Amino acid sequence: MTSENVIETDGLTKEFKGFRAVNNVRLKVRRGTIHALIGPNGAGKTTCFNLITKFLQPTTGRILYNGRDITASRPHEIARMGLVRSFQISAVFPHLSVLENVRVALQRTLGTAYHFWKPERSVEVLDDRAMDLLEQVGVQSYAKLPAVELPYGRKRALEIATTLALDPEMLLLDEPMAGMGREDIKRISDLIQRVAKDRTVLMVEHNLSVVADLSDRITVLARGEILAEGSYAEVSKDPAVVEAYMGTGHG
Ligand SMILES: Nc1ncnc2c1ncn2[C@@H]1O[C@H](COP(=O)(O)OP(=O)(O)OP(=O)(O)O)[C@@H](O)[C@H]1O
Repeated sequence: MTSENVIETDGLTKEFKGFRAVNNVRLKVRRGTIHALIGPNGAGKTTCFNLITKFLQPTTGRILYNGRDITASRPHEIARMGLVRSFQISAVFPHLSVLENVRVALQRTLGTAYHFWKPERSVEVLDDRAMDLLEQVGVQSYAKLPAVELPYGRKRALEIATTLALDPEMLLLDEPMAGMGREDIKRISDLIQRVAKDRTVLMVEHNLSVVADLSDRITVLARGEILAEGSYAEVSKDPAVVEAYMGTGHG
């Protein structure tokens, strides 16, 4: 393990009733990069992502985060260490306002001790910080709106704001562009690029043009194994990658 890598997996394997969905994966995610996990349908991307975010326990293998073995850790434990998954656990409270959603996320990071300290003034401080985060993701004009009324792309931006409230060192994004139109894709891409300036990002994403635009490094999985790794220009030229995508009619 070198400090160059935030995440390293070694021999990562997940079997479902004898079927190897992820097979002996040795993944390295370099600090400060946007790293994408791609591959044809059924390649094992989601399983791999769920292993790293600790939603699933590996059958064998190890996962290191900043050199620390997190193989047996729980999702909330790694979140506290700065490894935060967005879009699935950062559920938005639909009937709270956009601002309140971010305030709740900020309060969570402060713990209970905070409540004993000048409650009124601290709510203001929190609201200032929450507004900062809303501005960062471009939804400040929706601050008072119930989250449920946000347009879809803006809701995803809010989810990123609630994730940023936890001040993660590394963001794990599960298909950030799923279900989005072109305009939202552009907006969320810009946002990911901005928040990745001082963070590491690992994402599973099906939209290859987004992957090409955003990623510093790409790991291509096929049948549970790493098929290729490198920049988009490198992996997209790789004959094995082309064949794997063609074989599924995905390319
Ligand atoms: N809980 C499970 N039980 C049994 N098999 C599973 C389970 N989860 C995934 N699999 C199988 O493991 C393989 C990899 O699935 P996974 O969802 O990780 O692939 P993926 O690359 O994310 O695919 P997609 O692009 O279609 O989302 C598939 O064959 C899938 O059917």
